[in-house]
Parts: sequence; structure tokens; C-alpha cells
Amino acid sequence: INNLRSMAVSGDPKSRGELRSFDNSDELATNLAEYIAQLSDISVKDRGVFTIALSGGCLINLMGKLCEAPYSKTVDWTKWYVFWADERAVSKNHVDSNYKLAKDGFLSKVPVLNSHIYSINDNATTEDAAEEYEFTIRQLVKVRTVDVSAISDCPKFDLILLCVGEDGHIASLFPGHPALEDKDNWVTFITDSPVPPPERITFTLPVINSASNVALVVAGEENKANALSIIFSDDNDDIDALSLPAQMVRPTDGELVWFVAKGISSEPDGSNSGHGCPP
Ligand SMILES: O=C1O[C@H](COP(=O)(O)O)[C@@H](O)[C@H](O)[C@H]1O
Repeated sequence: INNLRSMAVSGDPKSRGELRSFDNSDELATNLAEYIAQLSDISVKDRGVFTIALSGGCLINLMGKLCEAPYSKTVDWTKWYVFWADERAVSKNHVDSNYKLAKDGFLSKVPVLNSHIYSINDNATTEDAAEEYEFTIRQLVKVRTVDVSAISDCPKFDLILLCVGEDGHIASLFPGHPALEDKDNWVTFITDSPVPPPERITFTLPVINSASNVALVVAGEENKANALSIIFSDDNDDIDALSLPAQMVRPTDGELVWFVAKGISSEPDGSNSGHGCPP
């Protein structure tokens, strides 16, 4: 895994995306904040708004530097429209809620307008909440607050931020799950997540792959090194794509960037405690 940088170079960088690897999660967080701030500037200049979809996991901790100077002052927060790439079917004040994670750790610290925060309904069944969320996004696509992909007719978010799970899952798309093959919906639901809680709502791959920018963040657990080494191996043709959802992220008309903290390595010069998210 410590050879990741060279693996990416020797592979096909266009389809696998750009790999940014860092010595530790603090350096990753610094670079991630600058990357998000730059994309926000570009989108606000181009379209007058910035549409960003968050997920859970380590991501929110790693976005922390955006709440500090200079970004707290320089980012045009009032132009942000915030969505979730996935949510767990729990109430908004539950410890497992991706909304709560983002609200407590990020959104309560920056002046994003409340009316621009599109959380997922926690009072409906997962099926209804997924349908309702897709409907909301459709309305925003109609008025072009959310851009549209010329290729797929899907929403084209300015940025989708995803943490890669230990098993290679992204959003709530898990290895081998039929939701990975859903091409009909923008948002779907599952009731059998292998990682609790079982019920979840998630963007589908067509939506993720229609974004202008997708960032895949890998930090926090050394077991993630396994998934990464497979994805960046030149010799992974035999691997069933469905077994490693992160590998299925290939924006059709957008940019993919991997943010990897070397701290997840199991090698001696990059080892970490392996206990969950970095502080
Ligand atoms: O369950 C989830 O897991 C992934 C990855 O989380 P991590 O704790 O392994 O970093 C997360 O991105 C997703 O949004 C979430 O619902």
C-alpha cells in the first residue's frame, strides 16, 4: 500500500482518478479543505451556487479546517446547497445520523443558510424518504440550482464527497448489493445493510458518476488498505466490480480525486493506531 503513488502512475490515471496521498490525516485535511474551497469558488463563479453532497464516516472530521481561517471568511457560504449522498434511517438526533454528524461537526460552525440544507426526512419509511429526496432533487434540477448531466439526465452535483468503508463501500452502496446495479433511480433505499443500522437511503451510482467532481476519502482504519491496494493494482481484472463499490466510481464527465492518508497503511513507516476516524 505504501507503493500506491507509483501504482496510480503506472495504471490508467484517467479512469482511476487522481491520487493524492498524505503522510497523515492532518495533511489530508489541509489539502481537502483547499480542494473544496477551490471547487466552491469555481462553481459560484460559473453558476452562482455550489451544490455539495456529504456522506458520513471520517469525512466530517476531515472537513474541519473549512470552519477555520481563511476559509471561514473567504468561502461564499450563502451560495452552498448541501445534500447527503447517504443517510441512515434513524432520527436526526441519533448518534448514527449522518445529518447529526455533519450538523454538529461542520454545518453549525459555518454560515450555510438553513434553507439550503437538504436533509433526508427521518419521519417517513425509508422507501418514502428515498422517493421524497429524489423528488426534491428533481425540483432543484428543474430550476437548475442543481445542474444536469448532458449525458445521463441525472443531477450533476458540483461535488460529491464519499468516505470509503473498510469493505470498499461508498455512501450506502455495499459489496454485492443489488442497489449497486440500480440504474432507474437517483436515490434508493436498502433494508439490509451489512453494517448497522440496516435501513439506509443512498444516491445510486448513476448519480455519483454524473457529478462534476467526486472525492473519495480513505483515512482512519488500516484495514482499508486492503481495498485500496486492489483498486490501484494493475492486476485486478479478475475482481468482480460489484465486490468493491469504490472501484465503480468512475465519473463519466467529471473529475475523480482520491484523498488517502498514509496513516492507514499497515506498513511500519505509515502505521497508525487503526482505531476509527482520526481526531
Ligand atoms: O456507513 C457509512 O460508511 C461510510 C464509510 O465510513 P467509515 O466510518 O468507514 O469512514 C460512509 O462514507 C457512509 O456515508 C456511511 O453511511
